[in-house]
Amino acid sequence: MTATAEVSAVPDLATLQQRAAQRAAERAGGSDRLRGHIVCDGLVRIFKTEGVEVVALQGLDLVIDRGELVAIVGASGSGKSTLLNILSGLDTPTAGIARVADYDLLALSARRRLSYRRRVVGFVWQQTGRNLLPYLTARENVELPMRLAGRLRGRAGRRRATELLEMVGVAHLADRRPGQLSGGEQQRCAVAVAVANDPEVLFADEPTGELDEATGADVFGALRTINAELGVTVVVVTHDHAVADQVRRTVAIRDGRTASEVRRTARIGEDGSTELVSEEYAVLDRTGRMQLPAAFVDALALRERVRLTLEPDHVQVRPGQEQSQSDGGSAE
Ligand SMILES: Nc1ncnc2c1ncn2[C@@H]1O[C@H](COP(=O)(O)OP(=O)(O)OP(=O)(O)O)[C@@H](O)[C@H]1O
Repeated sequence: MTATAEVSAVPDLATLQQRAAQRAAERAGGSDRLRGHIVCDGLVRIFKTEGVEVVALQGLDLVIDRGELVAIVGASGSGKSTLLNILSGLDTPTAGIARVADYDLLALSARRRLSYRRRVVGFVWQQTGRNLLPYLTARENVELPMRLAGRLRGRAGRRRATELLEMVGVAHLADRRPGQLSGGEQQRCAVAVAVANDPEVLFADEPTGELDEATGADVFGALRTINAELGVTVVVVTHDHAVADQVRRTVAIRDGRTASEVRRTARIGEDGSTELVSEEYAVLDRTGRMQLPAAFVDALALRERVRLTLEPDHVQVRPGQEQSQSDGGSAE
């Protein structure tokens, strides 16, 4: 065999990457499962500090479709911020698949990462001071990202800033600086800033965390309007039940994994009124693992092992034998 033939037998990097992606898709149960505007599959993030490893995400699976508005909830330390930092391009995962709008977040060059952060995603942070520059007016804050991206063209840019401020309900405050706005007004302005460059996805980390209920509802209303009017996919991390209860899909994260989700659909009642019906789902990963919702575990004091029975159309979960004898409980 000649040296040339040996060299040409070695696959190039692009081929290797393609094969790796194919294998990952097969492992994940086919490429259908990996279709979505935001896709996380077996996502792992391990932090190492002073020789100690913390597994913040341990194989998280999540698929969000284009145009969805999804709330992510979970106890403190469950991995929500780690997930958001990865999806927003601030942090790099240790392993797994993380893809947003066809950007592979594990393999971004510095240049593509910058363009991803400038053009594809927008963010609203909990701390109002992190979202807005204090010496610029609301309008100037909205115009700034457009200016930096070279998109602010005279009147058109100014008109877009006004439209966005109108959409989030603070156009009448356009000439005020952040210090002259309430916390809720600042956050609504921050939503307008975050979508100034027409991103595909908007991430909001506890955007109503520092606000009272009514003001928080206004900020959430602004996110909802942006989702509906601009078709931007919106992902909100929140502890706020008022927010989590109002979206069609709430995903709960526990110990760095997607644990369960609630889906809500509108149904017309017999009297013609519209009611929101919630259904809770556990997330089944590709190896068949799932987590029971914490409320179910607590309600029947389930622990250590449970009894499973396969019925024709469902699976029964009952307390383990010793437990059911002592507690007298059962679940279905
Ligand atoms: N930079 C880091 N270095 C080391 N450990 C980290 C780092 N960031 C997060 N962690 C750890 O990873 C785990 C998940 O943290 P994360 O901040 O994602 O949780 P969270 O659900 O957002 O919590 P909270 O609601 O309190 O913000 C925690 O155990 C945390 O201590």
